[in-house]
Amino acid sequence: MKEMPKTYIRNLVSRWRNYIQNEKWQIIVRKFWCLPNNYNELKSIDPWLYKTLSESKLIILKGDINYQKALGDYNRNPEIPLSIALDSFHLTNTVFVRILKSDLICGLDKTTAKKLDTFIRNISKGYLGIIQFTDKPQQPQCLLE
Ligand SMILES: O=P(O)(O)OC[C@@]1(O)O[C@H](CO)[C@@H](O)[C@@H]1O
Repeated sequence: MKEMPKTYIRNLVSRWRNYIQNEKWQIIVRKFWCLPNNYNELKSIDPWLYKTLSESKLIILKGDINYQKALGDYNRNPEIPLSIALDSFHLTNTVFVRILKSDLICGLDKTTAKKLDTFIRNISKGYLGIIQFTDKPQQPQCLLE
């Protein structure tokens, strides 16, 4: 982002502000975000939030801790697709914006996953950032119709 021309950033920020003002984007303040529970417990702890997120077109989650909670804090094989690692928290299209502070990560291709040892050495320094997207899971098809 440092390399990007400032006007580009300014335009981007103003577009995002408009999304919030026009309620295209909504920031949801909820007690659940600060609880120690993983996101697979969301449905039972805060059914309203679960329903609201499920009905959204896109969820944008920021921060390393949210990534950890969404993956159930399991350090899985980094090549496992994010959609599978998310398990019961894959409610809709989801974007994670994160500076890595923990070594858990999924959804990497083979080549990137092989470089993981080098990455991990840099994690605690906060040098690595990642934006990951996973699209809405397919509805199960009814085969009996
Ligand atoms: O990227 P940031 O905003 O500096 O930190 C994000 C964050 O989720 O990462 C840490 C957990 O790994 C938390 O202490 C913190 O809230």
